[in-house]
Amino acid sequence: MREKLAFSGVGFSYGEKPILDGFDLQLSKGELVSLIGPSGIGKSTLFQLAAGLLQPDTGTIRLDGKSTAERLGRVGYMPQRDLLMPWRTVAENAGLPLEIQGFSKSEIRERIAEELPRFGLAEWKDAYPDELSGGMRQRVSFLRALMTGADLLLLDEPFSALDGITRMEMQEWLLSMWQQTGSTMLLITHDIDEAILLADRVVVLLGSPIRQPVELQVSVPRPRTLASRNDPEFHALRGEIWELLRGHGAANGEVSEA
Ligand SMILES: Nc1ncnc2c1ncn2[C@@H]1O[C@H](COP(=O)(O)OP(=O)(O)OP(=O)(O)O)[C@@H](O)[C@H]1O
Repeated sequence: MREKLAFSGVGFSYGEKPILDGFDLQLSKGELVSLIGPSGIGKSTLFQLAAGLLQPDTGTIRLDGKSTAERLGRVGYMPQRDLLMPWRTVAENAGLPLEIQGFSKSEIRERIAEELPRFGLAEWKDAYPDELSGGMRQRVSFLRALMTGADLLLLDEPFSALDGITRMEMQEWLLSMWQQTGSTMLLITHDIDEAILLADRVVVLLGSPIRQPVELQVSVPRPRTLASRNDPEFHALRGEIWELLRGHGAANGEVSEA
């Protein structure tokens, strides 16, 4: 499979505080990988490095095989909180990246109207964010990330603010979107079940600084549904990840075992 993103021997510190040291991570095109680790270990820092908002002190980060500092704008980012602009409608929020790329108002409306049905938002084109449920807002946020045209999406705990049922619906929805779009996705989560359910691989981040992550392949058959949680492999992985995280902050409730 073709390489999409690669960290090779990456070192990064905030002043005297080392976050990464000789860190390697590869993502193939079309892969969905979960990152899990204790709070404060450096997950968001890793995302900022991947997005080009920060540059490594040592080592290289390649995107599409090119070792370039110019990653900004080439990856889509979906934050924990949706950060939708309250004065813009659904179509105007989702269309923001197209506006920045210089598309005309009518082109944007047409393009967004085509996309809204598969996001379950066809009837909500002209609604404002405060008229939407949490799950709907996250779908608008996801559509906006896709509209950057980037086929690497960084999802930073995208469902953490949602209630349990909506969260489960959104997990199934995300899986179907991933299958339809073929995007490469890197997902931060604090929820062990979510990490396993969604991903091809779970990357467990440990240590200060983080050196080599522990990578666990998830071969639970796809398509996965919530019932996949009963799969014996799922169960074994859940135990393995929990053991890895135990004693690394997980005991403080920073990582949830479902
Ligand atoms: N701009 C900064 N300057 C100095 N230290 C920082 C900065 N940003 C983050 N840190 C520190 O670096 C460490 C890693 O932070 P980061 O936000 O990447 O962790 P995280 O794993 O995403 O945490 P959480 O799970 O709580 O969101 C933390 O100790 C944090 O206090």
